[in-house]
Amino acid sequence: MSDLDAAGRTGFDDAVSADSAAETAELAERARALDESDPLATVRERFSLPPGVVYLDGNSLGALPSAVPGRVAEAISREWGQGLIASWWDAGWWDAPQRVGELIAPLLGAAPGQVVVGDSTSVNVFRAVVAGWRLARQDDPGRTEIVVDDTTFPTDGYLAASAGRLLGARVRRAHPTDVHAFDERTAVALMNHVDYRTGRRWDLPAVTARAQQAGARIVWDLSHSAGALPVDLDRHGVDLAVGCGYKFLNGGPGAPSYLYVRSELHERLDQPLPGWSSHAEPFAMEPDYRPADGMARARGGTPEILSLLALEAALGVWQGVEIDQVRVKSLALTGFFMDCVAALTAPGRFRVLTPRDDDRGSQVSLSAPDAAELLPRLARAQVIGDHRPPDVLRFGFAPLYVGFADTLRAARILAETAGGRAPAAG
Ligand SMILES: Cc1ncc(COP(=O)(O)O)c(C=O)c1O
Ligand SMILES: Nc1c(O)cccc1C(=O)C[C@H](N)C(=O)O
Repeated sequence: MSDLDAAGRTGFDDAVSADSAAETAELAERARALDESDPLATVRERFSLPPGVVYLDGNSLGALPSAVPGRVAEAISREWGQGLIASWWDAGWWDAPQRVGELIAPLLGAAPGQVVVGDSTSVNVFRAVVAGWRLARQDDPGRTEIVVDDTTFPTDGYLAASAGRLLGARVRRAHPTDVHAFDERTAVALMNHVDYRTGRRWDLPAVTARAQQAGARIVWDLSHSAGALPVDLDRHGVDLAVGCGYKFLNGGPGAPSYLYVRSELHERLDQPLPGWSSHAEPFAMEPDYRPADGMARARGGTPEILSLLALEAALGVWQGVEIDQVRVKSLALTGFFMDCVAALTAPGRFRVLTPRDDDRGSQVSLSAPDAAELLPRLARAQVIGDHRPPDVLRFGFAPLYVGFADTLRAARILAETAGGRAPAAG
């Protein structure tokens, strides 16, 4: 497997025509100019990435922010080791779910007091769907359906189905663009902002408005959008939202997820997993449940402190970074990658599943029958993407640590791995 040599050439360069060499030089010049004018270029220094690797899987597991290891080590040795149980108060552990929520809120376009962090995304999907169902049925007990995005990441579909069985609700699948998706039967709708497979971004304001006009509550899964593009939950009047802490938020493997509930709904919020830490007076140990005020009522059991503190430290990389700048760079990176793939690979070698216009998140998905075989070959050449069955190669572009030269390099290695401009064998 060849890689770039010291002069930045691949073996593939020798095999291509003079035309393609000129095209490659032009792409290299574009990459250089884009990197030079990138206002986020220095943010990469806040991450620890292995040298030589082009990491295009931050939409699955974000890279390691350099501040995290020291913070976790300190939490273990000083706060846990020395402070012992007093650290729940002295080190601020007890309040971590809300405190970390306040750090995520600006990335979601949420005013303070509406985000709590804890449990996995799957658990919070269940919590949000059942809470949304109960809110809708407080207003109209005749509503009988949960509607789920038919392109959803599987876990959302599984959990909605299970919630449906528990609640006696019918679960119906609908496409995010279906203008007839919601009606007087719909209690709650669960939608993904960005499709995990294709990278398509759905129209959050329009779908939210359609669901609410039908009298339903809406839950958004923001796993593939938050941290990569503006979400503006408050502005669009979203009811509830959830998302992963370990993708574009870089919280680390298994990082806890976040749950957003619009503040006007807090008083009526009746969540289905009301653990003791969501009680009005957790340490009174009362036999009967009384919900806490505000977002504390969306908490569950004992918070996962080490993971929460890792996520909190990871969120430090956003210091001085505006989500609008991130969006501009994300569109430029993904657009540039699509241009590079079009210029460097044989026509028809890959089908681009991700929209060319701005209806996309921060990934590019390519389909090819041999996607599964290409992936490990790319990894051996230090380009890390992922494969989703049956035939999708996904490349995630995390604007905080991916640059344009990286992007060109990944496309050149992809082209070489896939046989360059020559038609695919077999
Ligand atoms: C859109 C979406 N929702 C939910 C999840 C699952 O979250 P978790 O496995 O952390 O519960 C993922 C990824 O695994 C995802 O891509
Ligand atoms: N959560 C993951 C894991 O524990 C291992 C590998 C991948 C993941 C993922 O997050 C998958 C991801 N949600 C996806 O978009 O496919």
